[in-house]
Order: sequence, then C-alpha cells, then structure tokens
Amino acid sequence: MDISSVLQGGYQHPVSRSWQAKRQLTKSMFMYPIFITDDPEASVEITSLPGQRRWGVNKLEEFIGPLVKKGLQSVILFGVPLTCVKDDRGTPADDPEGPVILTIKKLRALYPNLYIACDVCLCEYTSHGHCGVFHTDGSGVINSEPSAQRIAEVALSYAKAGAHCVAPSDMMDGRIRAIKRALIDAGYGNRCTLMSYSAKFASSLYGPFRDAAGSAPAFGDRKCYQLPPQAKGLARRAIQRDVAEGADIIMVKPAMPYLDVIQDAAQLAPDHPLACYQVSGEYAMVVAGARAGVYDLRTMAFESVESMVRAGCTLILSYFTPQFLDWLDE
Ligand SMILES: NCc1[nH]cc(CCC(=O)O)c1CC(=O)O
Ligand SMILES: [Zn+2]
Ligand SMILES: [Zn+2]
Repeated sequence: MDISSVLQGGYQHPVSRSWQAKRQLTKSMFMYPIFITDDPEASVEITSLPGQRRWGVNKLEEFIGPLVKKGLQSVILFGVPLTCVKDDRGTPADDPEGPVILTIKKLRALYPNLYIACDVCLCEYTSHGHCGVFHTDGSGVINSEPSAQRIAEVALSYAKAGAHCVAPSDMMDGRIRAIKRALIDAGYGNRCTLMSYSAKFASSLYGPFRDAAGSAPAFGDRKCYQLPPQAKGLARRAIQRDVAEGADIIMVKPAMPYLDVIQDAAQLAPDHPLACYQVSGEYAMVVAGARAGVYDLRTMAFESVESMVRAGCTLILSYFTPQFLDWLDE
C-alpha cells in the first residue's frame, strides 16, 4: 500500500485514539439544568424527561450533595411555579420568596464552590406563556423594549440574590444590552456572567421541557422570536449582535442538529466561551433510542457530546450531567 494511504498507524490503540481529539471532555464542561418548584418538599418525576425530577428547596441537599461530591461544578436553575398567580408581565419571576431566588441562596450557602447560573425568562410566569410582554393595542405582537426592561429587572434580582450567571432565553431584541446595563449600574458588572442564548432556534425539541416547566404558550408559537431552523444567517447575526451588546458567553440551542451553528459561533466569537444546550428533546431521543435497542446509551451519549466539543463548544448544558460525572471517572 502506498504511504499516503495509511491512516491506521495513528489510532490503533485506545490511548492514541484519545490523542486524536483536539480537546478532552472534562467534568467542568458540564452544566446541569435543574427544575425547582414552589412546593418545598417536592421530588416529582418528570415522565417526559426520564430520570429528571422537579425538586423543592428542602430537597436540594439530598439531590445536589452527592453530585457535588462526584465533581459537579455548575448548575442552571429553572423555576417551575405551580401555585403562583401568573399575569401578563410575569410578576412572579422575581418574587423574593419564589423558588429560584430561594434556591440561589440555599445553594450558595450549602456549596460555596458551585457555580450557579439562572435561566431568565418570563414564559414560566406569564399568563399567556410567552417569553415577553405584548403591545397593549391587541395586535398580539411582542413589544421588545418593555420585554427587555422586564427581563433585565428579573436578571438583576437573580444577580442580587447571588447568582454567578444569568442566562436570558427569551430571544427578545435588545435584552443583552439591557441586562448588561442593569448589572453594571447596580454594581454587578464584575460579579455576574451574562450568558446569552444567542442562537436559539424555534425547535420541536423543547416539548419535554415545556411539559416539565409548565411553559407551553397558551396560544400561538414562538416562531416570531426564536430563529427559523434554516436561518444560518440570522444565527450568525444574532451571535455577533450579542457579543457587541456585552454577552460574556454565547450559547447555541439545540445542540446536535445545529453543529454547523456551533462551528460558526466558534469562528465569530473565538475569544468567548461557547456553550451549547443539549435540550430536553435531544436527551429524550438519546434515551428512547437506547431503550429501543438502537444503540448503547453511554456510547451514544458520549458520541453526542463529543460532536459538540468537536464543533467548538467549551461548555455543555446537559441532562446527562450526573451520568457523565460517573462515566468520566471510569
Ligand atoms: N424560554 C424557555 C426555555 N428555556 C429553555 C428552554 C428549552 C430547554 C430544553 O428543552 O431542555 C425553553 C423552552 C422554550 O423556549 O420553549
Ligand atoms: Zn421563555
Ligand atoms: Zn427559558
């Protein structure tokens, strides 16, 4: 065989295969999304997200403690208010007695080294279930400016409660600038990371999450503010805009069907950490495929996140985080 035809001399052994990766997976690459509800004693299985639960504040220690022992470094909190009164501007989002703010304080006290991010959105708290505030003229159109202002208020309240990172997932125009301004003006500019869900697509893969968080829109859909799946150009513009508006971390979401966008983001924002979100539907698909005998769960979970690292991300939000804490020790 000709010399130029031979590849296998370089990866015939597991160790030399591992050197073919530009970057190795590490535990600190994983951020674990967790659902906190307003019943403090809750520990309720989420049937559409096998293995995940809605937790109450009083159960956090038994839930998170063992994971921190295994090397969990960061979490992202999602509030699931079940008993509060929702309104058209999402008033319960920054209730000082609400589950997110109570959880930030509790986790800060329990685990001083754990990095705590908070998803910031209104859809879990609005009566209409949308991520912003509507024009008052009955047009059914989202009004970006008051939406961004309200979202900035909520983000600041999480920062003040002690969140290390706020992550707006609403996709309203101007919210990164509004949040950054609010953080700086209140003295949190150097204490709180702003992670933007910059390229968030209107995806079919959020179904289990909406079920878990009770955040399905009461009417219509999110296509007027989340990106159309084919919109590579809009995704590139959104990434560049959010960098210019002061985002500290850029995120692409969902992850596996959008690896080309992750790669674009790595080129457009090479000096920023780059996150991707392996969303609820991606997780559910990997689990369902394994249960159907299509592949081995662990092998497929590794393949899925390795593809994201290969595309250029430095941080992965994944419901598989607890498993990876075990798997990366094996
Ligand atoms: N803005 C709400 C929000 N924040 C995170 C997700 C999805 C996360 C997942 O599916 O795991 C969603 C769903 C949506 O936009 O409808
Ligand atoms: Zn939302
Ligand atoms: Zn959200």
